[in-house]
Amino acid sequence: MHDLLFAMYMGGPDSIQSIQPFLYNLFTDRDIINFKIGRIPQQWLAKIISTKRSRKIAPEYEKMGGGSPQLKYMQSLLEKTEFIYHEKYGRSLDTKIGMCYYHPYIQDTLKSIDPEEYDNIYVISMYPHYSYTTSGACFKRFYAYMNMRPFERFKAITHWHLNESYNNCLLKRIKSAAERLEVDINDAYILFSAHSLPEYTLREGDYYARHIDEQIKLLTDRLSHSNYSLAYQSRTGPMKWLGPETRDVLKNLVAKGVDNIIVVPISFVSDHIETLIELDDQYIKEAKASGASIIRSDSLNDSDDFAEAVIDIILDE
Ligand SMILES: C=CC1=C(C)c2cc3[nH]c(cc4nc(cc5[nH]c(cc1n2)c(C)c5CCC(=O)O)C(CCC(=O)O)=C4C)c(C)c3C=C
Ligand SMILES: [Fe+2]
Repeated sequence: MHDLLFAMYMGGPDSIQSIQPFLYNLFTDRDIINFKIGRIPQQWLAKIISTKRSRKIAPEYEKMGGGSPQLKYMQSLLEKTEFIYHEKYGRSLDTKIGMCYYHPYIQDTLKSIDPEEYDNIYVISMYPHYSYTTSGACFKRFYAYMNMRPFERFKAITHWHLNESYNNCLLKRIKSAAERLEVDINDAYILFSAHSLPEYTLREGDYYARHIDEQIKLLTDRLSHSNYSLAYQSRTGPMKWLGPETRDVLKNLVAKGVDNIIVVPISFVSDHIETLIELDDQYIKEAKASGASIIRSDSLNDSDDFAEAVIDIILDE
């Protein structure tokens, strides 16, 4: 009567000193970003970029308390998931975390797991949409480990953007943002903001943009809402990325006189630099300076309803 949930994600720096090694790991991974210059030159470039960028973004991580809140949210969410799973099904659930670019690394956590201890093993990426740059990079590490020490059986959950319980959590946050704006949801403009990807990933057939579109259709159908658009944030570097950019779209909306805007971060489940700093502290603050009412819908973080949704996601057939 003992199950395991192994949850994978990006990972984030846990101190100011760890920003550079985190960024180095990220920029050397040719799945998340491929500079198309060969492996060794990419490592060399990653050293330069990570050193320069870590200095630039250190003040932003300082503002968040000196590190990323990502791991803490994930730990707290999964503790709740263990509790609810036991309450609901009378089975115990162990949860373990493995990250791509910072501790605890996927390979290290996997070493600590004895698959024989478990009846059911669920392996999930905490990115709701599938992209080979994100969930793909997590599962690549998982399967690389499996080649050496295979688990006999496990269930892989690679994407879950259309899961009903998860989308109910988002709908609740969007409606409560409208309440905070003190407008009817039908009178609000919804700007979905997704993390951008380099355009070449689309040409290579990546699913991400399609998954984002599918989820936005589901959410706006459920809200019977037609006053919305999608923009992309967090591009890094000079290559072509998916657009339009969230910052520009917000500015243009406000310039056109659109008011009561709800910004919905669609590709993240918890708060971190992209929501707390880039959206709240930069783009929304800038756009609000003109007097428009703009609000961000809350992230799911370690909320009880999201912990319930995680169980629904792993048990979904
Ligand atoms: C360089 C290429 C990057 C791609 C492609 C990319 C895709 C991508 N990322 C997320 C989610 C997160 N990204 C986060 C931080 C972050 N991402 C990149 C680069 C790429 N991301 C960098 C360099 C950084 C560090 C911050 C910065 O320098 O701007 C995070 C937060 C990490 C943390 O601090 O907790 C998340 C989460 C998605 C969903 C995605 C594409 C689907
Ligand atoms: Fe990112």
